[in-house]
Amino acid sequence: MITFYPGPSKVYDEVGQYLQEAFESGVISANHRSQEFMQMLEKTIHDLKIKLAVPDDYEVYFVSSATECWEIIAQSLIVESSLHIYNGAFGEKWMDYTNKISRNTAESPFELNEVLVLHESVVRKNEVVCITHNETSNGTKVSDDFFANIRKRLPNVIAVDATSSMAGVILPWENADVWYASVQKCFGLPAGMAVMIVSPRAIQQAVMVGERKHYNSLLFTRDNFLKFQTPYTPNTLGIYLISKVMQQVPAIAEVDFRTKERAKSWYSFLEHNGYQLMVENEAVRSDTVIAVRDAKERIAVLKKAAKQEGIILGNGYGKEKDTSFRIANFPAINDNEIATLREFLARMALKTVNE
Ligand SMILES: O=C(O)C(=O)[C@H](O)COP(=O)(O)O
Ligand SMILES: N[C@@H](CCC(=O)O)C(=O)O
Repeated sequence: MITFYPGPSKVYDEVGQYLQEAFESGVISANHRSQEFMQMLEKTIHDLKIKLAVPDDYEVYFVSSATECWEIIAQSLIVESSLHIYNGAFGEKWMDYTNKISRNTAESPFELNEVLVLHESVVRKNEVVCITHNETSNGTKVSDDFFANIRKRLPNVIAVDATSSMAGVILPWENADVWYASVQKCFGLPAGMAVMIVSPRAIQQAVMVGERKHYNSLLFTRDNFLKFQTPYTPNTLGIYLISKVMQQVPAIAEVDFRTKERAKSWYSFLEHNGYQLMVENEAVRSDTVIAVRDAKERIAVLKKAAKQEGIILGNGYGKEKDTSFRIANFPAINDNEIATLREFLARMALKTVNE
């Protein structure tokens, strides 16, 4: 089966070999407070920061999932309230989840085809501003200009869900304070871990909040990571695999270039073949998750026919669950796999025209 599901998604072809190597190396049996583990963690963070061009003064933690990052932010960074700027299911879910913890969230929804602009008046003092960089559910992205603008105009801590874009495209790290992603998307790894990247400003805010009540409190996590340890027994295999993948992949500038070229090519291919793109405004179309809209019956036919040919299309998610399918444009997917899906989609389009 070739999968284009946007998470869990296709893992890098080399992961099979890395799994074997992890077993043979013995590191996955090592205690997580041993020198062996600590050296691996230190090197992994170092390599990740280099490959993804993360600023030196930002810190990297590995946690269990993007969902856990929602919890960590709600517990450890919110002084009083958070503002959620979103246009889709995952951004909204983040707000709902946070609300259960902090009981004080504000929202600023925007439209699918809207280019996000900052309305300073909606942001309160001290409020953590929460934005989804790439909304996996509907295939939209927020522009780098927005992050530059918000950073210039607001002193607030800015938290960004980059679950389906980190390691796939260049991120404007300096223009936000907390970035997180789970590894089953653009990292091309099996699910079960997330990467959380925090700025000095976020750490300052965590110190001010001073929250240490939970096993995953940000300050407690940080104390451990400063020693290259983790608060709880970590996903050592996940760390081993991300370390291997970070050694393997080219620098993010090269990955970004390829992702964007492929995205452009996907969008023109789909339009050329008569598929209706979910996002009409080119400026906000995601580079990593492509959403296609159609009638419910036709979506079902396409997904079924694809499966019969060994291809998994991503289901729709949220409002357009049954009226869309999604194609992951993640770096681990290779050119042959893309060619196979294209050949299928072109044939299906022709079939519809002839019917
Ligand atoms: O695209 C997304 O966003 C997601 O699929 C999920 O929020 C991923 O979260 P976790 O499963 O890693 O908690
Ligand atoms: N994380 C999603 C799946 C990913 C997706 O479909 O975008 C879920 O909880 O169902």
